Amino acid sequence: MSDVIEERVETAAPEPEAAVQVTGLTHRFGDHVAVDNLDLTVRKGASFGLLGPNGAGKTTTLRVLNTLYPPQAGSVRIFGLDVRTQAMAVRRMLGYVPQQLSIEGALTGRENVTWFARLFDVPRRERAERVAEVLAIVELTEAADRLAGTYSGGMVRRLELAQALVNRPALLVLDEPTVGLDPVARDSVWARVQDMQRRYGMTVLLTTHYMEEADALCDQVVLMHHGTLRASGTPDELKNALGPDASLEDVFRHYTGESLVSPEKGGLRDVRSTRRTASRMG
Ligand SMILES: Nc1ncnc2c1ncn2[C@@H]1O[C@H](COP(=O)(O)OP(=O)(O)OP(=O)(O)O)[C@@H](O)[C@H]1O
Repeated sequence: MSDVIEERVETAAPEPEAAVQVTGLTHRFGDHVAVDNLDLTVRKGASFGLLGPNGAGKTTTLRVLNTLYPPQAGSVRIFGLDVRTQAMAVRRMLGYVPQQLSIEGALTGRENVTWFARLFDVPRRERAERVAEVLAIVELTEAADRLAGTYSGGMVRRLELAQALVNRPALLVLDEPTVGLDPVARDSVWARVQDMQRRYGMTVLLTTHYMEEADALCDQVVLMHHGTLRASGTPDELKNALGPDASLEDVFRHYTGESLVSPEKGGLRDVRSTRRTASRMG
């Protein structure tokens, strides 16, 4: 009898709500299909990596998720909220670090983050404290009152993280967060993201070209190519399916027939332009 009751209780428990649920998402630019009937589920608290070469459709997907593009076909839910009909509520749940640099070099670090706090309606009386809190998390307290135009590339990226975190998002979306950074700056950005994830249980969704980064930091990855999903699983599942010594780079080559060029070796148009912008920022 008690078994029956236990079974009933289990059956009655609601499915845990996903952080991101994408079903049949298609996005076209004119005749070009950038995202083609994509299905994705990101569970709450996951560190989820969206991998793919230039033009795979990663940024377009992120832009639909963060409500910049309305979905043309299919559905996208963020913590159960529909991006089409509940866009404002979705935006309040999200922190977004775009691929292009998004800071104002003529303002100080603190002013940049304060501007975001105002955009996201952080209550006026809490603003200064919240801005100071996120600047401390990204270790920019000492540099906070310097012009952001004097920051190094790594500091700029950390400042952008602070901007994205100031509204305490449940979902942090990062488009190539460490591209163009040297390994030390990259590690520092990642340490900050992991710290935030531990402290606040955030879900993190990122795109990256760094295979070792995806391997080390993502507990779930999907590979996209020409707008479609080619493979998904944990990094270990994907590697083990190919063989004992396979790397994530091998997995990528296997499913797409292409190689993910490491930014250090060149070949990524956007990386170079990001770097040029970063060097202009100082
Ligand atoms: N605004 C746009 N107008 C027309 N075509 C676009 C637009 N944005 C993206 N595309 C095209 O859609 C496809 C997917 O682009 P997307 O930027 O989503 O790829 P990605 O995987 O993020 O690549 P990258 O790493 O270069 O950012 C590409 O072929 C791209 O040229």
